[in-house]
Amino acid sequence: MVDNLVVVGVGLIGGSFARALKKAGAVRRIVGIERSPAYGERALALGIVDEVATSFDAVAGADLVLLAAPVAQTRRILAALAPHLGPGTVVTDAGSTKADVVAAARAALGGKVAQFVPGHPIAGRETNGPDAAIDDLYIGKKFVLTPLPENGAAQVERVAGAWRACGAVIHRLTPEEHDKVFAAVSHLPHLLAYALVDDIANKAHADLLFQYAASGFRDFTRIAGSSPEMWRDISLANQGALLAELDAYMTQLAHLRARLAAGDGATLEAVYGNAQRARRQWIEAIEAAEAPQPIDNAE
Ligand SMILES: NC(=O)c1ccc[n+]([C@@H]2O[C@H](COP(=O)([O-])OP(=O)(O)OC[C@H]3O[C@@H](n4cnc5c(N)ncnc54)[C@H](O)[C@@H]3O)[C@@H](O)[C@H]2O)c1
Ligand SMILES: O=C(O)C(=O)C[C@]1(C(=O)O)C=C[C@@H](O)C=C1
Repeated sequence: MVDNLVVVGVGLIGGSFARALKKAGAVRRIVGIERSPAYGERALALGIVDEVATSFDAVAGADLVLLAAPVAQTRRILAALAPHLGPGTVVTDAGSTKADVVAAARAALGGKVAQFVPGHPIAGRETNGPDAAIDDLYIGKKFVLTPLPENGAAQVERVAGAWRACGAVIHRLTPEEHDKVFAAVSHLPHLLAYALVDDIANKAHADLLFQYAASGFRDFTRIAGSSPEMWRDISLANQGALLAELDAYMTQLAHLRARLAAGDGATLEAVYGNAQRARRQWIEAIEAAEAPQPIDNAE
């Protein structure tokens, strides 16, 4: 049970965390802190938060603080809240990158860094802001903890317990492992989707192309509807790992281009077949993992 929760950034991710905890009866009071006054008022009107605070005084006395703003905001938010951080408060985050967030926490919190437990919910969608927040976003989804050596077991458990109450299954990675994995399966796909839509939008006959684009294009590009600020921050924060994945992908594209130019149908079919098999196996595994589990989801 969280007594006093502060959510910094009450958009899709922070708002869904607040809604899920409220639905589970696992929180008593939620205070929101927002850069956008309109989003703060909206979160209050929607009942996502009980109060909107305009200063970080609200952090004093909180038992849990969730940072759910774009990752480039992490250092300035932590620096602003640090003077108000009492010893009983645990701060966590939902950022999509972890090595930069950990570095920002060390720089901003100094001797209080043990109170920061970094994490990342592996769930989301392409819509943003408080209106996008839903109470079942995290059910059956993974939450990756990347704890610091300084974190105490009780501090880590306070964060893990809150996410379990939202329905999430707890996993652990190091920040470096985390950033390499998500460069490949999240950050690269977003860059590719944005690149394709931008490329088509810039063509002279874009209107004609969009007129006939159908479900294949819609599925491939859904994530290009996501927040440009958030994805700018993620791309730059994970620049090294993202560049490595992009280079590997460009090698694959160059290979496929050469085989296509050569009219090598056998190789194209073999690559497509391998991808189809791998995707089917992944879908089966993910559906089994996300099915309602009768047993508890302890790490
Ligand atoms: N969208 C996803 O699918 C997804 C999934 C997992 C994690 N994340 C991570 O969660 C975080 C939030 O993403 P989101 O999808 O909820 O975005 P969002 O745009 O819906 O919400 C972010 C909120 O933070 C507010 N904000 C920005 N800077 C702030 C500041 N300095 N102080 C206070 N509030 C501030 C914005 O006004 C906005 O309401 C990001 O770090 C993102 O990387 C996103
Ligand atoms: O479903 C989506 O729209 C998402 O982009 C969710 C998604 C992902 O890439 O899978 C995006 C960013 C995250 O940090 C975690 C999840």
